[in-house]
Amino acid sequence: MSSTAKFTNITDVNNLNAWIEEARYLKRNPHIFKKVGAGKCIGLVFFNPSLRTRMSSQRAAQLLGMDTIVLNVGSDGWNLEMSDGAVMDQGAQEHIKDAIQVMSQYCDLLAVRAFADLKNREEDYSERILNDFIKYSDVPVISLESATGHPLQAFADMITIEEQRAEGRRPKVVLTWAPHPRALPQAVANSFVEWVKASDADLVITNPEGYDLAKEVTEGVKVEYDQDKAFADADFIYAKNWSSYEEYGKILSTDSAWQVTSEKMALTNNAKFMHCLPIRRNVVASDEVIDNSIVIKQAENRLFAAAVAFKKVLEQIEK
Ligand SMILES: NCCC[C@H](NC(=O)CCC(=O)O)C(=O)O
Ligand SMILES: NC(=O)OP(=O)(O)O
Repeated sequence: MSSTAKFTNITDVNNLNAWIEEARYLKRNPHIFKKVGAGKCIGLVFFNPSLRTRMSSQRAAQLLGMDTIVLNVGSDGWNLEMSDGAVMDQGAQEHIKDAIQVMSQYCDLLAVRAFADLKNREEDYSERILNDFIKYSDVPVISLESATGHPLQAFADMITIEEQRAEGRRPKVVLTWAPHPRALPQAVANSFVEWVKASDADLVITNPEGYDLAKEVTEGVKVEYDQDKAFADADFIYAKNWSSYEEYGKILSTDSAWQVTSEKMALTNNAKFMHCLPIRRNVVASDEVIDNSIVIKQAENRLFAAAVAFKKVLEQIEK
């Protein structure tokens, strides 16, 4: 029987401020929730590479007293067939619906990373793999970054902004597109926009024309095509590359004028620079910007974001 508890989207967060406060409380008292997950196990399933998500999720589980099992699908498991009704006489030895049901027998939570493949917009935005997990898992599902969202990253980013904002000033947060040599998903940018919208901040998105994110995501948010104008008076600059949503998966620009440099940062209100990492130095942002940024604090907060997200889901199954 599939579970209704999950953490895959901002809609799974009932009170963002309370979640942020709980994460900050855990940061001050890292061993306080040791009993919450005692005797439980989380399965971490990776279809794509990861450093932060992998390590912070395992450590977060330990902080809750939970055991972890990690599966790297590409290198450790059988090749998975994704299509329903397929005649499996080719390379794939196991169907994803069997694999998910089986994995969920061994765990109390099942977490999955499955990026967009950027070939077909409808397919990526239908979240096939994540929704298969939700459908076939007997236990609650957690997103470790899916085709269209990265909620654990966005939660860590909200904690970081709350810690770093000036007292008594509603922060101006700017999400800026930045150049990159490869086509990347919109997932991080989508979630960042959704979570900032749910928080107490002003948001401006700046990107070259042709790079607008999905309308459902950006609804109500100002999009400024002049990066210099967008940076004026900003308190936080959040850089991310994404490939085009409109001309889906395409690289329309690699214009280095969009790289975040110290000259660009000088246009802001002494803004703090943020990025989810990994970052291509001197492509997305200059060494100087990155070395004077809060990106390591963001990465640190991935731990507390993950622990609180796992705890909230565990609490729902106990009800
Ligand atoms: N989990 C954080 C970001 C993951 C991914 N970045 C990347 O694939 C970078 C790869 C590169 O730099 O070639 C993304 O943009 O969604
Ligand atoms: N930011 C982030 O999710 O990093 P990894 O891809 O290394 O997990």
